Amino acid sequence: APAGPPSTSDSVPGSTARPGALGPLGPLVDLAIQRLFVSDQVAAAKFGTTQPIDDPAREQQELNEVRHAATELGIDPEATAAFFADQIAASKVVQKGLFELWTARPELAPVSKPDLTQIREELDQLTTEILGQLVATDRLRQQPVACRVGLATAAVSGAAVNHLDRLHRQALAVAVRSSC
Ligand SMILES: C=C(O[C@@H]1C=C(C(=O)O)C=C[C@H]1O)C(=O)O
Repeated sequence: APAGPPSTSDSVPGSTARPGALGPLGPLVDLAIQRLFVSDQVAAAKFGTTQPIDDPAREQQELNEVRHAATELGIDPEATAAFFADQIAASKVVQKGLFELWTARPELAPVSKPDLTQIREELDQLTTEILGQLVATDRLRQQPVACRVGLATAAVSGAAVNHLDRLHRQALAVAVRSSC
């Protein structure tokens, strides 16, 4: 076959895929980290508006949806809802941390406001992907020792490859606390 022009990613070894967290729980932890980055956008959308960080109605709607989806997918609905409750708690750690930072140092506050409706669609998309990983890792997550080792591996490597700062590392710890 004729060789096409080399693409940038082909010419740089190892750069064809985004680096991710390691091990069998890597994809799940990567999704939790992506959700934390979307939470930066949520904070930017809400900061300086009357929209509160806590939106209990939206949270309840999300938790009801994942409970229902879990039942359809054949995984435990309460454990699944608990996992997502932790994703929500982690998002609020990020939002509160960024609100404090931007209040103390307004020059660091975002200049443009993303659309919260669109960001929530991104969160809904991540929910679907996270549910898929909860299914894929369901058996492993019921083996306490293997799960803990896999989780530590994924969390440490994921925090490193994504260059998580202190705030996002704290939030990640909340996000993964009920994985096993
Ligand atoms: C992300 C938001 O902020 C909070 C966190 C939520 C979440 O992580 O899903 C949901 C509702 C809010 O309490 C939001 O308002 O959409």
